[in-house]
Amino acid sequence: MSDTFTDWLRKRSEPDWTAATSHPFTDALLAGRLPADAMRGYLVQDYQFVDSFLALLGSALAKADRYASRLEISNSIAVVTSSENTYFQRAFEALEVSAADRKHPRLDPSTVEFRSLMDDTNANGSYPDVLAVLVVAEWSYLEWAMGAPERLPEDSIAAEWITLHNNPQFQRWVGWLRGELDRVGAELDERDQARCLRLFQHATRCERDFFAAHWPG
Ligand SMILES: Cc1ncc(C[n+]2csc(CCO)c2C)c(N)n1
Repeated sequence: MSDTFTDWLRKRSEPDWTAATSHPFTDALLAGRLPADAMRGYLVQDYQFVDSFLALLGSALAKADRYASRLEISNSIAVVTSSENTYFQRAFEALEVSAADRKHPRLDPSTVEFRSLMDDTNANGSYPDVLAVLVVAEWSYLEWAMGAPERLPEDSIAAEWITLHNNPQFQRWVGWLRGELDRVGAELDERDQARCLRLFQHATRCERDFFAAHWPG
């Protein structure tokens, strides 16, 4: 069977892709043995990531070439701003994150780099460019979360973070997103495909660095 555009992007992003989707951080999270300090630090930084991510979804919404695509993207925006947002608020309560760290934590270099990539792509990228960065952020999360054991961690903060990223609705969304990039990517000339690849590779490196920054091992 011939590879799709997103299969090609992923293969060309090794070894970072595999490092980002089977990281010691996610292995420990799935096994219920991630130290609370690591989870707290990670979620504090991730919350700062989510704002730029949401803006990037808005960029995809604006740049999409058809109404049906805008409907799919707006559905996903609703998820990020509802269930995902309430998760962070509950997790911050449970992990006793201070008001200052919820609002204006000192940003880790890995957060700064990922935000710059999303903000630059938002400002300057085409629809396929924006999709390339979104696909990495969503597909890589689906991939590690699909490795969940049957018995989830007893800690509800960990368990919920896993199910947010492997539930059937999320699987469907990632499938749609990949199919969308496969569709618009097939129309691109070689130069523009190479641009998507560079963004995909950069985003994959950012995912890997983000976990590494919060892994105490
Ligand atoms: C560093 C980092 N990369 C990707 C995600 C994944 N993610 C971001 S927002 C969202 C909801 C989209 O529907 C998902 C799955 C993350 N949380 N943190």
